Amino acid sequence: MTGEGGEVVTFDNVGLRYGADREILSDVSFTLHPGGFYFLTGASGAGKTSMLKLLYLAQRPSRGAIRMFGTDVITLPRERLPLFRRRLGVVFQDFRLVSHLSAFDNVALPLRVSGVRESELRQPVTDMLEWVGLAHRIDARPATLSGGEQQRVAIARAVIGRPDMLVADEPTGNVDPDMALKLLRLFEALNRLGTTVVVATHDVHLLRKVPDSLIMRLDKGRLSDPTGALRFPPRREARRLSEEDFA
Ligand SMILES: Nc1ncnc2c1ncn2[C@@H]1O[C@H](COP(=O)(O)OP(=O)(O)OP(=O)(O)O)[C@@H](O)[C@H]1O
Repeated sequence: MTGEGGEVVTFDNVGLRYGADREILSDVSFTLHPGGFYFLTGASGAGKTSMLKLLYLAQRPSRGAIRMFGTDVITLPRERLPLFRRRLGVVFQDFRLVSHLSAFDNVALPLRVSGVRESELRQPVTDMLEWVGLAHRIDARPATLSGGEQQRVAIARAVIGRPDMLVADEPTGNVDPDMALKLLRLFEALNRLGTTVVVATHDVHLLRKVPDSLIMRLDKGRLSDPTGALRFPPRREARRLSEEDFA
């Protein structure tokens, strides 16, 4: 499930530049441990989104090494990447739901893509929507949902495949402070079930809301480590999510 030493992800001297421009990320090294709750913070333009793209394998670095679940993902043949992506859940600030599909069908999407039979997906999708508090909105299209409801559908979709790691890029950026806290509680609940969570945010108030979280700070593409995120493994142990967790 993880690397030989149990790590989820290790970055070693990673650098990223887009085209011939200056480096956006420089000398980035860290290890994410199973069961950790990590915040990635930093000013606008510091490189948070770029770093998350490396984490969810949407971008390759210009230099350095990245290992995920014990495998070097940089030299991995492109056709093997989808297998790794299935172990990751991703949540975006702008939700990215499919507008013509219902909440149910949005959450069912990853299961359908991986070939789960229709008769086997109704229950887990319904349980998941219930878990995020949206059982009553199961047939609603995204346009008829509030921002917070859309984000909860997006979170349900990101975790229906029971990922080992959840990566969220400014997930509370488009919701009010009350809903931001509620979303954070969902991430915490997932984390308690064993999923490694990485949340990028520039909202420093959020950082204080998760007591056991570890904070990584980016400053002009370089990483600093105010809570020892890069040195200390978290206290919680990780395990894979199971269906009962959402029943
Ligand atoms: N595809 C791209 N091509 C060229 N430059 C890019 C690209 N994506 C991002 N950048 C540049 O990389 C730098 C870091 O951007 P990034 O979006 O990673 O930062 P961020 O910390 O997430 O910022 P914000 O909080 O404003 O979203 C910025 O200077 C940005 O203009």
